[in-house]
Amino acid sequence: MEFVAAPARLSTTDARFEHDFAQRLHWSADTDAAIEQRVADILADVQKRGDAAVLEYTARFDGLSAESMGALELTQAELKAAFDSLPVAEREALESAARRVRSYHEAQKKANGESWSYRDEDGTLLGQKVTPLDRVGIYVPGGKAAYPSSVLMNAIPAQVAGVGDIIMVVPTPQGAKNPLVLAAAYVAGVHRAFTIGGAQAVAALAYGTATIPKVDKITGPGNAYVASAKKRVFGMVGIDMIAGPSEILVLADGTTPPEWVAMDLFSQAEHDELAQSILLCPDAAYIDAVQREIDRLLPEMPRKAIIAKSLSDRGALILTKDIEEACAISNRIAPEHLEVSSRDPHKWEPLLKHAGAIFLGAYTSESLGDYCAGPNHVLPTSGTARFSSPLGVYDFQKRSSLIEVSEAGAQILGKTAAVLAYGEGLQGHARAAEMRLK
Ligand SMILES: NC(=O)c1ccc[n+]([C@@H]2O[C@H](COP(=O)([O-])OP(=O)(O)OC[C@H]3O[C@@H](n4cnc5c(N)ncnc54)[C@H](O)[C@@H]3O)[C@@H](O)[C@H]2O)c1
Ligand SMILES: N[C@H](CO)Cc1c[nH]c[nH+]1
Ligand SMILES: [Zn+2]
Repeated sequence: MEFVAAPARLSTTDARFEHDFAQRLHWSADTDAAIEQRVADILADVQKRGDAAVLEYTARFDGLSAESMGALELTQAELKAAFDSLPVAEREALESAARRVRSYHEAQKKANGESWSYRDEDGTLLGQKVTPLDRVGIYVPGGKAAYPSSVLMNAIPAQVAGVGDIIMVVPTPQGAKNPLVLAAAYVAGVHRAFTIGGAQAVAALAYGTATIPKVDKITGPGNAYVASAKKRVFGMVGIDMIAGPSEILVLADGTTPPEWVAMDLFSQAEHDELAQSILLCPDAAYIDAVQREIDRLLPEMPRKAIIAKSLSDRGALILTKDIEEACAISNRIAPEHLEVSSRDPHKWEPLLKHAGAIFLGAYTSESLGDYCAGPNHVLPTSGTARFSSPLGVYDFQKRSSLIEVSEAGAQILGKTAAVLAYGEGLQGHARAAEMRLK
């Protein structure tokens, strides 16, 4: 079967640009509503029937039947055995990636993940106490591909933060366990792991079942079902962000070999038919060259069916007036990954405000960030990079304010508080402050 990848060709000088651009960014309302309804039903069912419902959905959606939830738990011995069984090259790659991800997150913790305090002149102490979460659920996707890298990206920052209990869920279609995923769980120090996925796994972690412990927060990426389920359980548990189908935006000045850019667009399109790959460039001839490379390279891609659908349904090659305009459009999209494929990336970087991760220069392929550069690959999608950040140590911590008022401090603060409390009509507050005045 022949596949065709035909991303939309748009130009900002075209009168229809705003309309066509909005169409590309928009999710199909029908797809959205169908997913939302199905997810709502699954969540309600798991809340009501617990393990029995999770077992049923796991059989239906992942083709994995089991007698009991206990049978879907991976033991620590199994995780270690998977690690021991890996070929040396895979073991070393896993350990090397884990080391880099750990170093990055340790630096992040040092920079903004420690408790702090200061004292006023009268001895009053003010500060913030940072504590790790007790128990988190990490979602590792596994429907259309296996993601050992996502095990590292979730579990390592949780470990660095000091989370007591890390529960991993990972769908395992047809029960085929991926040894790299199991080995990554061993390397990253996951405490318990279950081979379940989708909305049913998110529900099990959020509500708790007889077998799956209820967690305080759920992190990790996933498809549209997972993203919708996380959104719906927020409030019952914490969530990190909306990390849905992958996205890449390449902002090119036309100096990078076009086949590099074509393959970078493929790299995110191959995740999911709903993934989105966009090129912004002021050079029409270069855009033509990238399309030629897309046509040339597609037939050799094992996941060409997914790539072709993703690029044709959601992809775009956009001609801009200049790079400044490309930066402005990129800010409107707020992509998960933004590659600045230019000879002069530092000239443009100050103009870029909204993106999950920014990759500077032609040698920084997004895929290096996916696996081993060090920063987290769990990133906000669908424009949520306007207000969300990459997964980090801070997602596995919380903060409590610390206040210790000295006797001298109480004399000053007590008067201020009492005036404001009387102003609010709250006598109890005012008098509690006044009783401490000399
Ligand atoms: N944003 C990020 O940081 C990031 C990182 C890695 C991966 N991703 C994305 O994660 C996603 C992984 O998707 P995936 O599908 O491979 O794995 P997944 O684990 O997210 O989803 C698989 C699960 O989806 C559920 N599902 C599938 N079809 C369903 C249906 N018709 N009805 C109900 N439930 C259904 C099943 O329960 C199945 O277990 C991709 O979209 C990828 O782009 C994002
Ligand atoms: N690009 C994904 C985040 O959108 C992460 C990933 C894992 N493996 C390959 N890619
Ligand atoms: Zn990727």
